Amino acid sequence: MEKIAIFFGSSSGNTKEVSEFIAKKLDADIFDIKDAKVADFDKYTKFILATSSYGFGDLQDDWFENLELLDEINFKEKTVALVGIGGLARHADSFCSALVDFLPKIKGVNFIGQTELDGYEIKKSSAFINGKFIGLCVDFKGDKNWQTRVEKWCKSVKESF
Ligand SMILES: Cc1cc2nc3c(=O)[nH]c(=O)nc-3n(C[C@H](O)[C@H](O)[C@H](O)COP(=O)(O)O)c2cc1C
Repeated sequence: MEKIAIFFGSSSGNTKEVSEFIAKKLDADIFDIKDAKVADFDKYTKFILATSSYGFGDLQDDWFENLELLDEINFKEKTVALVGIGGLARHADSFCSALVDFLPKIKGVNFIGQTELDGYEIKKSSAFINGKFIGLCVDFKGDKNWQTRVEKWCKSVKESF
């Protein structure tokens, strides 16, 4: 099976840790968006884009600075899943909201990996659309069972990739 590429942005290492965990489960290649080039994307047809949220649901800094890179990628007939890392305790009103910033960049892709709330009590999130998160959302610090959540998601997307 063709490999999946995970592109992540992470300020304090949490999204990196989750991305590495996913990479192990899905045997995926992994890239820090800080150093990523268009050529890195060009080798793949299956992608996971992972970011934490800062400010009030803004993209992690390295993603923010490199988001325009995605305009140069031909996502036609490619498959994409999103992963958001956030903090429910302090940010229940913008939980993983940054994920939504990816949507205009990946129009027309085979979009997979949407998830249920699955016990998370959010107040508001731009990443929660039509009763579902648009990707996997992880409360890294507040959810001691995050690995189980991520593992379950990996199993579910494996079929669709
Ligand atoms: C100043 C600040 C703002 C934050 N804003 C949000 C937010 O709007 N939504 C959210 O879900 N998490 C928010 N968080 C939590 C981070 O996304 C969370 O700590 C995450 O695990 C950081 O991951 P990283 O180390 O990969 O960057 C914020 C954290 C800080 C320090």
